[in-house]
Amino acid sequence: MITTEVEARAWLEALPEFDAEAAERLECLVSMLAEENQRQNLVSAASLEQVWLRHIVDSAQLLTHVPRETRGPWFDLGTGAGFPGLAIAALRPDCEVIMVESRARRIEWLERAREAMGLAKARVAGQRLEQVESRDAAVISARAFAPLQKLLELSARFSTSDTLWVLPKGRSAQQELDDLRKWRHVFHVEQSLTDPQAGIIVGTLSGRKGKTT
Ligand SMILES: C[S@@+](CC[C@H](N)C(=O)[O-])C[C@H]1O[C@@H](n2cnc3c(N)ncnc32)[C@H](O)[C@@H]1O
Repeated sequence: MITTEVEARAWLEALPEFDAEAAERLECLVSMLAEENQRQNLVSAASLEQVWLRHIVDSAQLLTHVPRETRGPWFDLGTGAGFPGLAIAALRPDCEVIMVESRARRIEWLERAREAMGLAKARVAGQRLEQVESRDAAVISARAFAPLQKLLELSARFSTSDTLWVLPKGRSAQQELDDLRKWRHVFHVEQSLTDPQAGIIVGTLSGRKGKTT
């Protein structure tokens, strides 16, 4: 388990994706986030004190479940403050990361951070997910976006049999999976590296597109 800022940074440095450019992009994100958080409430002040652990590594750990050759599109739903979308794009700049976010000030923030970080392949879809044009996703992620059942209902139209879902679900991961009426069997829970009680729901929808109820 990673519990301190020092451990978080050491874990990142050991990631195969980590290099000097990735470090620069992540430093840029962390400093811009601290500044922007004084203007709008993106993340809690307490979490900002452990930003490498609570946001950067909490996001980057998803990469350990996604093959490195994946080029996208990687849809991150409700990216908000930038997580996991911007952290993923910082470490996999060749992957087409599409960050879906509906709130105007957050869209503006994400666009500004994306540009400053030099993420040419990443894109902000500044609209409600319900309005985003359907495309086959290679990966779908979402942190603190919606309960699992709702998330599947909203996003199944982006999923093919190969789409990998990686959903950091905090402490409710197993419960949300147990409560799922359908497709429960196609997902499993991976242990979070940043919180002993949190889980990440991982899986594919096994060849199905369409309704989840
Ligand atoms: C609780 S925040 C989580 C932000 C980020 N993923 C994180 O973990 O720090 C949820 C975000 O989803 C966005 N959101 C909620 N419903 C949405 C929708 N239907 N389409 C797009 N974005 C939505 C909100 O504006 C908000 O920024």
